[in-house]
Amino acid sequence: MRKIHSWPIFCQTRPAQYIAFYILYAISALVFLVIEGVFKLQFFSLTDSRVLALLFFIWGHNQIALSFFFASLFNRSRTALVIVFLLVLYSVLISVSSNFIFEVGREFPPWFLIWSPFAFYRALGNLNMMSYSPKLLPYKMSNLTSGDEVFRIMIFPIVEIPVYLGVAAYLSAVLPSEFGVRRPWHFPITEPLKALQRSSHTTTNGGVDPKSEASLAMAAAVNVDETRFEDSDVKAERARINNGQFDPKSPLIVKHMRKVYAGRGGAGPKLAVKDVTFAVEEGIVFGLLGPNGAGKTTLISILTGLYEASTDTGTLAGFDVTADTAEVYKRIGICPQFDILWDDLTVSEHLYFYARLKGISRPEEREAVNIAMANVALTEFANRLSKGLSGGEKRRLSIAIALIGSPKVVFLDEPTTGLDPEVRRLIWNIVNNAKQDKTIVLTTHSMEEAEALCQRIGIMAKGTLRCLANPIRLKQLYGTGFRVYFNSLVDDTPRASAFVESLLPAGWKKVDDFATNVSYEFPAITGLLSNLFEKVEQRKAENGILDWGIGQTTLEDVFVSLISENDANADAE
Ligand SMILES: Nc1ncnc2c1ncn2[C@@H]1O[C@H](COP(=O)(O)OP(=O)(O)OP(=O)(O)O)[C@@H](O)[C@H]1O
Repeated sequence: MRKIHSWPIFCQTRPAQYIAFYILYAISALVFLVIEGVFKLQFFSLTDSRVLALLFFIWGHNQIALSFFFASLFNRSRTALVIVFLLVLYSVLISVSSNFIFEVGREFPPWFLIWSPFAFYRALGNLNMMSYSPKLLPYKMSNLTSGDEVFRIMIFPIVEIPVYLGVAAYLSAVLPSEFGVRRPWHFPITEPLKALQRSSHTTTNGGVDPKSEASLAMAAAVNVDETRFEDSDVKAERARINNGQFDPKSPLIVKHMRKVYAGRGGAGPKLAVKDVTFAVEEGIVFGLLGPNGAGKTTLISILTGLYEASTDTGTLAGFDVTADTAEVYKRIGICPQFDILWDDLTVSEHLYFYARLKGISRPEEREAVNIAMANVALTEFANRLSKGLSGGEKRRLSIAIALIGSPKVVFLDEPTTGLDPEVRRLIWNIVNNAKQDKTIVLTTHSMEEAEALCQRIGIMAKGTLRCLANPIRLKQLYGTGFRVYFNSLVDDTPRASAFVESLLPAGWKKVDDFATNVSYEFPAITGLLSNLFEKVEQRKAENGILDWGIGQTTLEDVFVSLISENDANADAE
């Protein structure tokens, strides 16, 4: 059993796990009882079957609750399994020996019964002895009265069931783990109190607790060193958020988010996200771009409750990302970079599963599933197992999972990586149609995709949000206007470069120099293009140019120039 550390997921998935485990247990207990009945063992044939049924009924519940308790202590399910197996094995051995010491009729120490395997085996020992011993009568239902040892033995495991489950739920919420937001040890008291306070206050910011607003304001003291590579748009965005000049209904508000990782392999702590602050309005696809290691996944993992931030973080659909995770989970959809699907579940079964996880009510779930399938054109595959889907169909199913229940914020992590151009365009259409009443956060390494889908783009590098604007403004700010490129034979490249450079206006920049391909950016100047075109065409052969062209600056050019420049600066930190 895998440890699930996140409290809301614990609460939502454990009842289903509990029932599934109990059904498995009931089947195995029934098989066991039937086999014993077939062999007509005295213990089973003489002991009142209602007593046996009651004992096994209680034992099953107790053992599942106990296994939940142990699973909450260990990160690895295998460790929990081995420990529980050893504990039960030794308990049987100890119980068998203790039955020799404390024969039926002798007082069994009550503290012994606290450990439920001891209690269960003691009860079995008692019933067994009474069915065999010529001096005793087999156990009947009428014997089960207060004062009787079997009765007393049954009480202990019954009382323990809610205790084990309660402790398991508590430990799952407060123990540290790699994933999920850890709750403070006092959360069973403080969270209901906070919820009470919230419901009795009128708030000014989409339901945000004023207390957490105050604490966010305190965190507004920005570390100048951390933010020196931000451009003026990013700084203006921080000021906008600090001053409350944003639509309070914005589904995504990130405030002063910082994340410090403990160092890996002896290295010092790593500041992976540096005071990132922005808000995204409804109906917007927000592109989060950046090179590997920029901090995008960390930022998204904090917003989706997978990692804990090192400071306050902000709100999602009006709920505090760290404090109201249960509410946040109901309002987000996530399409991870790699499809997380079950081979043996059909398309519709996946969607029903996630519909229930998101708390969609039973009468509404069929419609929600149908809409989700229709949105991604998978209706005709409703009953197909996911292992029978192509890569593109699996991706569409993952997107449908993210979109089911119309969440306020959807995170799409590289949704089209590895897909053919046709499927990519299909997915772009899906994303574009889905954005109406929500915010979509898209991470991608494809500038073409960002340009096609995003109304706002933030480019991160080394934990800092470097720029934040719409694609056109980014090109105006960081693109120099036009680009000229050529290729030549290796020996001719210096000559060809010198020739092209002599024709370019002041302010040109070499942006690419790879093998025999060279490209430059240059500012747009009236009349320049026709002159450049004419001269290069006339003299390209004598300067060793095999092929050449002129184009406008793309988002890719912006990305390359911005990141290489700033990363060089940041490296010098
Ligand atoms: N658990 C961790 N412990 C320590 N450092 C980490 C941890 N996870 C990530 N980092 C570091 O934090 C930085 C940001 O990583 P992150 O995964 O957020 O980047 P990213 O922008 O998502 O990169 P990619 O595009 O490659 O997925 C990196 O330098 C990474 O090495």
